[in-house]
Amino acid sequence: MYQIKIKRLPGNEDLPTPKKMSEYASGYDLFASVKENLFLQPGKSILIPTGFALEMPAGIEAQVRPRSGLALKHGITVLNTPGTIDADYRGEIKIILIHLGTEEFEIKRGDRIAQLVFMKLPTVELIEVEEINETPRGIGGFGHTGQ
Ligand SMILES: O=c1ccn([C@H]2C[C@H](O)[C@@H](COP(=O)(O)OP(=O)(O)OP(=O)(O)O)O2)c(=O)[nH]1
Ligand SMILES: [Mg+2]
Repeated sequence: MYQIKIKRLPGNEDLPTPKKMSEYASGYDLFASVKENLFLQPGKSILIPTGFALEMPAGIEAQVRPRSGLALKHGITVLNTPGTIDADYRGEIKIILIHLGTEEFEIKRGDRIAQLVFMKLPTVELIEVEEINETPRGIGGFGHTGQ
């Protein structure tokens, strides 16, 4: 169990704390902290604030992921999915949404527009070398094994 601190930023007293919608949900839904309703046009992207900041222990990251319902029904997804929230980031969590659908999409204050998933990171050391070992796959990739 990791304890993660979440701070409500000023002006967001009306928003719910990011929340899991079922007991074992992977993600905490994030709410749009827009001041007034926005209309996202097809093909456009937008940066949406969430009204919260995090303090996570070293070795944990948070990922900003799309909600599948918005993707399926409206073509709304997270442009940089999964967005990376670094453990040492203290700014507001923001969401880069992109509209891949066909109809204008309205975003209202408090809409659940993405979800935050916490992940454990391995501790690694990157070592630069001259040679890396051989494998049966070698440099084959990008469809090398066929359809
Ligand atoms: O969807 C996102 C992605 C990032 N961030 C914040 C938290 C993260 O720690 C910081 C930097 O993100 P990232 O490393 O992906 O962006 P960068 O372009 O490399 O910026 P930087 O040079 O600040 O690391 O921006 C968000 O709020 N939402
Ligand atoms: Mg970065």
